[in-house]
Amino acid sequence: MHPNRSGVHFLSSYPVIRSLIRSSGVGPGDLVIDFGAGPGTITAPLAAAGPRVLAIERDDRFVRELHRRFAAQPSVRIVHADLRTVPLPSRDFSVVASIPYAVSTLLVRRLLSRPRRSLVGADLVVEWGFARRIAAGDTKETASWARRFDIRVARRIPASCFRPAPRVDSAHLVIRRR
Ligand SMILES: C[S@@+](CC[C@H](N)C(=O)[O-])C[C@H]1O[C@@H](n2cnc3c(N)ncnc32)[C@H](O)[C@@H]1O
Repeated sequence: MHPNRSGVHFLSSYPVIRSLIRSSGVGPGDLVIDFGAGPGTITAPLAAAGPRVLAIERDDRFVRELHRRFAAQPSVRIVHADLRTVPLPSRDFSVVASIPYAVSTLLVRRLLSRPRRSLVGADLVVEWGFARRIAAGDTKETASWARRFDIRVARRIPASCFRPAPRVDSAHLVIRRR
C-alpha cells in the first residue's frame, strides 16, 4: 500500500518499535492491544514476544492485509472496529501502539478514566506536545490520572522515524498502573 495515498504515517524505525515492546515487558500469558494496527508494523514483533495480541484497525484495506499476514498466527486476533467505541477487555491488558493523532485524547481518556482498572500499562507513540501535556498532570483531568497511573515521557521520537515523515516529532509515552 502506498503510504501517501493512505494518509497514514507508518513507524519505520525498528529500534523504536523494539524499545516500545521491551519497555512494555509483555510476554506469554499477557493480553496486549495494538490500536490502529495498520499493516501490522508493531503487531508482528509484538506477537513474536509471546502475548495474545488484539490488533484493532478501522480501515478495510489494512484489515484485509492484517488477515492475510497473521492467518497462521492464532495468538493474533484482528478486530475490525473503531477504537473510539470498541469494547475494552475486562481482564487485565496492556497497550503497545502508535495511535492516530486525531483521536489520541479520546483514546487516552477511554483508557485512563475507566472506573475498572484493567489497564496494566501502555507504551504509546503520540504527538510530542500531547505527550508533554498528559505527563505534566497540571489539569484536573491529568492530575486525576496521575493519582492512579505513573505517566512519563520516555523519549522523543523524531519525525524521521516515520514514513512519510509527519510535520511534528512524536514521543514514547509510558503509562503504568500504580
Ligand atoms: C499512525 S497509524 C499507525 C499504523 C501502524 N501501527 C504503524 O505504527 O505503522 C494509525 C492507524 O490507525 C488507524 N485508525 C485511524 N483512526 C482509527 C479509528 N478511529 N479506529 C481504529 N483505527 C484507526 C489508521 O487506519 C492507521 O492504520
